[in-house]
Amino acid sequence: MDTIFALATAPGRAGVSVVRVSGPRAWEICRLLAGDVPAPRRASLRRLVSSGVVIDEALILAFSAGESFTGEEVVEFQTHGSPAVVGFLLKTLSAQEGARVAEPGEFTRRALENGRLDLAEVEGLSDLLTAETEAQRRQAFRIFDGELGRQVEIWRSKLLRSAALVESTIDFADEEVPENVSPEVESLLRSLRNEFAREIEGVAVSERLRSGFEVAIVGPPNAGKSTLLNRLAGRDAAITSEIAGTTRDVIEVRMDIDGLPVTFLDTAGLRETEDVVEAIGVQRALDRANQADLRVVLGVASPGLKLEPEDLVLIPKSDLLDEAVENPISGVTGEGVTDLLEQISAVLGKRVSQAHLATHLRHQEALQIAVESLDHALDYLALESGLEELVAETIRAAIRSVDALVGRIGVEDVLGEIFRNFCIGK
Ligand SMILES: Nc1nc2c(ncn2[C@@H]2O[C@H](COP(=O)(O)OP(=O)(O)OP(=O)(O)O)[C@@H](O)[C@H]2O)c(=O)[nH]1
Ligand SMILES: [K+]
Ligand SMILES: [Mg+2]
Repeated sequence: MDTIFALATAPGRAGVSVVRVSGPRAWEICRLLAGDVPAPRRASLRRLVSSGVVIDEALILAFSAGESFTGEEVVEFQTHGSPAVVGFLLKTLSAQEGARVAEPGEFTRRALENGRLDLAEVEGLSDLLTAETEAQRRQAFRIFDGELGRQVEIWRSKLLRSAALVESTIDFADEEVPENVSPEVESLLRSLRNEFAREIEGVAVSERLRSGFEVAIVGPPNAGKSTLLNRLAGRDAAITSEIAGTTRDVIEVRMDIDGLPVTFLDTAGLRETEDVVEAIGVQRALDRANQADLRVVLGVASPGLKLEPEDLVLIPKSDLLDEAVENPISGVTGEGVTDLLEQISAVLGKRVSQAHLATHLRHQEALQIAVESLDHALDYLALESGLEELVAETIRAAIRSVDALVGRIGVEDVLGEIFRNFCIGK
């Protein structure tokens, strides 16, 4: 096993940089550079020396194998955050026998292999490292914190109990008439099946929370869509003009609304048009708006638009109106903008608040297979006698799917996908 090392903090100038070393030679390398290995988990100041030349004065944190992030011997060097210091230290480390630069995510991969993290926790960690908003951080941390793993244990034990109940009738079939366990098994399986189905439903929102919710601004030409987008963005993101049909491409502006990642889409004004290019823009507008998580309609909706009850319909250019209206909006004066943001936050926040544990498509797929297995098991169970073996077997298939959530099996297949987003040093 190689000893791996990498800069764990962002490259470039900084107050402090952390270089992490993990593997069988980590402590030995620390001894060579610093003279000794400080007591584990105690920050200690040392001079790092390379062939008689002082690299830097650094804080050292040592972790013993079994008590580190990776599960291996780990040493972290906290040096002054200069490219020259870090460069010299990395060069010195790469000259050490058995040591090499870590691949992206390799520390975490070792943590997974050594059972320090389960697969879902690794996904949570990946999400945590890329979280930009508060709601994303919260979701990521729950998963990183092992909530899914704990739930899997509960599901697992209920499934095992059902399987054991069914199997008990197989074992005793010849001797005595076993008590009818079907009602208990059926109720256990049915409630689990419904729980899995609810989790599956929640995945779409979790995926959206990770990638960002899309809110499309739509309406007829010249309704003031681009002006509103610019007001929301606080900058001139889109061209505005008094010419109807100004916007053709979909223009995206990413924002943080009360911790929710939201991408506003400014779209072409919706109308019948002879202009070929504008017509393409209108089609794009409809496609993107219909796929968006929420639509903000300025004025009237056009026929091709699929409106949902939660969509927000506003009266544009309210500053030009003589009398007060309901739901006014003006990109010029800013009237209604605060209300609009509050409403968006309320609608999307409500979707997110129904916190689920299954948060990735991978979880959805595993749970989908579990649901199908349980449906089969329930079918066999309903057929009364003789099929106990099949019932037990399908319950075991469900257990395997649930186990896959935390990576008890089939880990290799999904590792590439999960580690794709990791950076070097993690
Ligand atoms: N008084 C007033 N004028 C506005 C408002 N919003 C936009 N305008 C004006 O209306 C015209 C059209 O604005 P845009 O923002 O380009 O409208 P749009 O909906 O993006 O138009 P298209 O991209 O062509 O579909 C411009 O002259 C804007 O200055 C508003 O709230 N009040
Ligand atoms: K316009
Ligand atoms: Mg526009």
